[in-house]
Amino acid sequence: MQHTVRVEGLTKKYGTVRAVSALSFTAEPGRVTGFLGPNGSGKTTTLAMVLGLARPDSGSATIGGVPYTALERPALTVGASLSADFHPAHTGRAHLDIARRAIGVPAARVDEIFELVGLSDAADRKTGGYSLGMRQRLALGTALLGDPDVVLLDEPINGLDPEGIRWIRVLLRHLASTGKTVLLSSHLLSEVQQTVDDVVVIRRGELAFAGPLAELQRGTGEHTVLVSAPDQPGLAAALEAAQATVHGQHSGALRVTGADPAAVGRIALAAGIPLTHLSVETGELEQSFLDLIDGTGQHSSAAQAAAQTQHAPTGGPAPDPTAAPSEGDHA
Ligand SMILES: Nc1ncnc2c1ncn2[C@@H]1O[C@H](COP(=O)(O)OP(=O)(O)OP(=O)(O)O)[C@@H](O)[C@H]1O
Repeated sequence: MQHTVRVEGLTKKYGTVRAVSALSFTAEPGRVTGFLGPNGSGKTTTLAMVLGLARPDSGSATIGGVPYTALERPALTVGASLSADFHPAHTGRAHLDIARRAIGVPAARVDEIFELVGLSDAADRKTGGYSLGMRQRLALGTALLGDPDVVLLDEPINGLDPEGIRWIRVLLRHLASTGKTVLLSSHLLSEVQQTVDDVVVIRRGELAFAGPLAELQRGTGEHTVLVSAPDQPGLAAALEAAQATVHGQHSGALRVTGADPAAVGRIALAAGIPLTHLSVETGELEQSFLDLIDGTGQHSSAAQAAAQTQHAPTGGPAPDPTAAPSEGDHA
């Protein structure tokens, strides 16, 4: 089943600290949503309220229209990881075995999960000897034990090496391609920008922006798309014929303005040119994000409207998430 995560007017104070303030956004099935904000901006508190672990002062958080605490089989509907801390004297296997008994999934699932998260060789080692990257993999595996429709992850990329980041990106994109709702928090846009479809940015507990990643770019003006193909001259000609402007190359990719990434993809498709790379130039997105979190961004007025936008599920096949998991971040 598909479930939208919906946060509406969520507010939570700790004493005089307003951790979360009138926050509204949705995370949609079939999409990876990045929940972004600096340290202390209220991300963990929000996820805790979605999971029924903290009680909002006002507002609501629902999963498929129902509060977490009212779900019939919560652990099989929502898989969550709020921390990568485990009892250091327990093996990874003992941890997963306890968790899978608690939620009532078969024992065979444990080895499947170790395989999925690339920890099969470390399954019988104590987690006290795991690197942070390995603990992140175990935390993700724990969240996926019940094959949930909704996956909520707090800073899952923190501590992963570049290979680990690539691996988790492929896995999360695969989960979304099967219709799951994936919501992950991060304090770094650069860490997740190649993984997410949508972004929700919060600043001091308040919504600063919600919408598709490409939308974040539009607020600061024209963006530059980086695109490459085996037939680079043919691609450049097709783009220019479609009134886009090609500004030479950067690291082997064409730099294109006058067309957003979707338009560039459509132009290439119409010209029968397969692409090997398509992205938005990093510096501009990062600046847009930094402007938002230091309060100088111009997106606030559009934020609520964007939060209401419904998005079509991402189409297209996903790469095999089990392919070549990294050993690089293992201890
Ligand atoms: N249990 C608590 N008691 C008191 N204050 C809290 C509690 N939990 C969070 N806060 C405060 O609420 C604010 C938001 O914290 P939260 O942990 O949700 O932010 P965050 O965006 O997840 O940050 P980080 O990435 O650093 O974990 C912070 O000012 C924090 O100090």
